Amino acid sequence: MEERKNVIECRNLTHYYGKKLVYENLNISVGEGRILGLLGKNGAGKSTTINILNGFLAPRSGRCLIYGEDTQNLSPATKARIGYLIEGHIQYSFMNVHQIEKFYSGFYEKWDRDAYFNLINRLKILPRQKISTMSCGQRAQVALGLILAQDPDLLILDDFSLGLDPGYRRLFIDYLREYAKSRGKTVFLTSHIIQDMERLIDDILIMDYNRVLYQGPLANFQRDFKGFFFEAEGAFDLSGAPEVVNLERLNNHCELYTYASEEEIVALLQSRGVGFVNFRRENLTLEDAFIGLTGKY
Ligand SMILES: Nc1ncnc2c1ncn2[C@@H]1O[C@H](COP(=O)(O)OP(=O)(O)OP(=O)(O)O)[C@@H](O)[C@H]1O
Repeated sequence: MEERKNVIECRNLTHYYGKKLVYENLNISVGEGRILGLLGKNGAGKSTTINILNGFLAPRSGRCLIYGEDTQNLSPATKARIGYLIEGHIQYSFMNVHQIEKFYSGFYEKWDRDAYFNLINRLKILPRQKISTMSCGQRAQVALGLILAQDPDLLILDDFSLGLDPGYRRLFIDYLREYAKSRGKTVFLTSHIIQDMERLIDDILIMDYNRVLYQGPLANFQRDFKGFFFEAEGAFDLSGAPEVVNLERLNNHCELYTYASEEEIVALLQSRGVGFVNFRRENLTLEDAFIGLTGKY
């Protein structure tokens, strides 16, 4: 069987800021044509990873390869295959959408102006309106349009949904997925808006402080990670039980998060003498599962 090529391959990445550990021995791979979402709480290390990927930051140890080249030393040909969206930032915002398209097109060999204008034409803006006078969401769409027109093979999008309203986010996500899938693009992105990820990504990487909590196909995570809710009176102790990923308790209401089966959890509760009622498996949205896995705070 032919093995799918990895576009991004990070091996044993370790990073500290001074003495503060961000993570140790992090491994990430992103297969060609896949859309991977990196999710984590504030401060988990997402921007650090993006900065290592785009070569701004050298990891303390380990290596990060894109198309087989070290991100600290990418050749111009490989750089040209990568489009970065860093917080929707646009320079030259005194230009309007036509002027900026013309300006950028001069720098790129494979410029695809249709990809830009297909997106831009959906914005409710005046024909000659300057980018500086547009709303935050509109500016983010212009930044994205300029990246899509570059026709990169790999897109790296940092916190792309920052400040976008639900309508713009939906437009962006559906447009991006269709663009990436129809052209076989690889995408690495971060976002805090977890419910958006459900319709966009193929693979999920969930980071917590200093460690990876999950890495794999989104469908597998949604199939395997479960929440069992029940009511219980009095104190009980499930410490040391490997089945329990997280237990949240508020008065009698208990939420137990696990990769184990219902039978295994019922057997565990019984073996620990927990008197429980109203036991049920809860249907988890991706956001519920994320919070169940990472904890509420
Ligand atoms: N230049 C720096 N110097 C010192 N510590 C830093 C620096 N940059 C980031 N950190 C710390 O490293 C950790 C990871 O930060 P990072 O910005 O990568 O997190 P993040 O997951 O992107 O967070 P957020 O979701 O809030 O954007 C945080 O604890 C942060 O305080």
